Amino acid sequence: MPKLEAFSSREALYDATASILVDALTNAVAASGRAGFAATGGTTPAPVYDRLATLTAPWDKITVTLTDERFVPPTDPSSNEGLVRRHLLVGEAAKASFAPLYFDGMSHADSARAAEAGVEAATPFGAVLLGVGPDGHFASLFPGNPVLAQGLDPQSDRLVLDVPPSDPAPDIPRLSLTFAALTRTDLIVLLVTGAAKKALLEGDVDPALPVAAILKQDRAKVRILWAE
Ligand SMILES: O=C(O)[C@H](O)[C@@H](O)[C@H](O)[C@H](O)COP(=O)(O)O
Repeated sequence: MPKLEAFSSREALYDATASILVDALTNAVAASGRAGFAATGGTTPAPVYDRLATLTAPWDKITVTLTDERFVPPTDPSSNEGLVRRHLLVGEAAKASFAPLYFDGMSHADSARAAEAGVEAATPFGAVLLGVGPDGHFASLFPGNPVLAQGLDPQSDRLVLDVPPSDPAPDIPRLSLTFAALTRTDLIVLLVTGAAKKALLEGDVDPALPVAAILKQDRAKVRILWAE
C-alpha cells in the first residue's frame, strides 16, 4: 500500500506534482517515442496544470486525455475538457495532442464508445493524475453507481464508460475511464488536499471505497501527494 507523501504547503504540492508528471512523461517518450497523459478534473488540479504548461517536455509526442468528463460540451463551465484546454493545453504544452471523451451530437453511450479509440491510442499512459472524492471515488467511478463494478473490473475490455447519475453522486451523466484503462501506465499520482482526504487515504483504506482498487493493484506505481 503506497504511503501518503505530505508537503508543507499547497504551493509545494503543486510544484512537486508538476515536476513528477513532467519527468514521467519525458521518460515515457524517451523510452517509446510517445506518451499519453490522463488528466483529472475537479477543483484541485488547475494549479498543477498551470505549472505543467510552462515546463519543457516533448509535448508534440504527448497525447492528453481525461480521466473522466461530465457529459457536457467543452464550453460548459463544468467541462473537464474546458479546464484542461484553459490550464494545460497552453504555453509549452499547447503542442500536445488531445483525445476528448465528449462528442457533440452523440448520445451518452455513443460518446463513451467513440472516445475509446482516442484513449486506446493514448495508452500506455506515461502518467495518470487522479483526484479522490470525499466518498472515495476516483475519475467518475462512484460508490453505489450502476456501472461501478464494470468500471473497476480489471479484465474489462471497456476503456470508457457512460456513467449514469446516481444517488448521491454524480448528479449528471458522466464519462469515465475504467480501472482497466487507468492502470495502463507506469505511474498513477493521486493529488489530494485537506484533512478529510488525508484521513481517508492514510493507514488502512476502507476496501469498500472505489479508490482502494487503485491502492491495492500492482499494475502501476501509485504515489499519494498531499497538502493541508
Ligand atoms: O471530474 C471530476 O470532478 C474528477 O475527475 C473527480 O474524480 C475529482 O478528481 C474528485 O471529485 C476530486 O475533486 P476535487 O479535486 O474537486 O476535490
